[in-house]
Amino acid sequence: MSPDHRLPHEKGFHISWDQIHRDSRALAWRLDGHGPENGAWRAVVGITRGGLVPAMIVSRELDVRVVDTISVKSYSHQSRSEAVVTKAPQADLMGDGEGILIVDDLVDSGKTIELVRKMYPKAHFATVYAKPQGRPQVDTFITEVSQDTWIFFPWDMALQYVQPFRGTD
Ligand SMILES: O=P(O)(O)OC[C@H]1O[C@H](OP(=O)(O)OP(=O)(O)O)[C@H](O)[C@@H]1O
Ligand code: HPA
Ligand SMILES: [Mg+2]
Repeated sequence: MSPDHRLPHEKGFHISWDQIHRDSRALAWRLDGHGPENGAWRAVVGITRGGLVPAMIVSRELDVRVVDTISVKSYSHQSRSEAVVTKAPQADLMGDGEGILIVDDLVDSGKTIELVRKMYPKAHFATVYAKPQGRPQVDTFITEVSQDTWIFFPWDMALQYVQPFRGTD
C-alpha cells in the first residue's frame, strides 16, 4: 500500500508474528493472578477478528479453557464507521462481565471497547497495543503508540521484495 493510502496516519508500525506473540505473552503475564476468583479468570473473550490471536495466546498462557468471542465491526479499511455488535458471546457465561477477560489487539478511538463495556461493565478489558485517545477505555495494555500511527498486523501483510537503499543501475 502506498504512503498516500495511509493518510491521515503519519507513521506505520509494522508488527511481525513473533512480536505479537511476545507482546501477547507479556499481556498474559501481566494479567496472571489478577482475576477475581483466587486470581483466576472465568473466561477469555476475544473481540473479532483482531482480538482472536491475542485471546488465544492469553488463554493458553493463563490455562483458561473457556473461550468465547464477540463480533464487532467498526472499520472498513482505514476509515471508521459506527461500531456494531454482529455476534454476542454466550449470555449465561457473561452475566455483567464479572471475572471475564475481554481481549482485543488494540484500542484506537476506544469506540469498540466503549460499546462492549456498556454490555459487560464488570469485565476486565485488555489490549496488546493502545493509542492515547482510547487508553482510558482499557484496564491493561502492553505498548502505547501515538495517535497518528497506523498499526499493521502480520495477518494483513506479506513478505515482499524491497529495493536496496542505494538503488540499482
Ligand atoms: O478503538 P477503536 O477505534 O474502536 O478501534 C479498535 C478496533 O478496530 C479494529 O477492529 P476492526 O473493527 O477494524 O475489525 P477487525 O478486528 O475485524 O479487523 C481493532 O482490531 C479493534 O478491534
Ligand atoms: O492502527 C490500526 N491498525 C489496524 N487496525 C486498526 N483499527 C483501528 N486502528 C487500527
Ligand atoms: Mg478488531
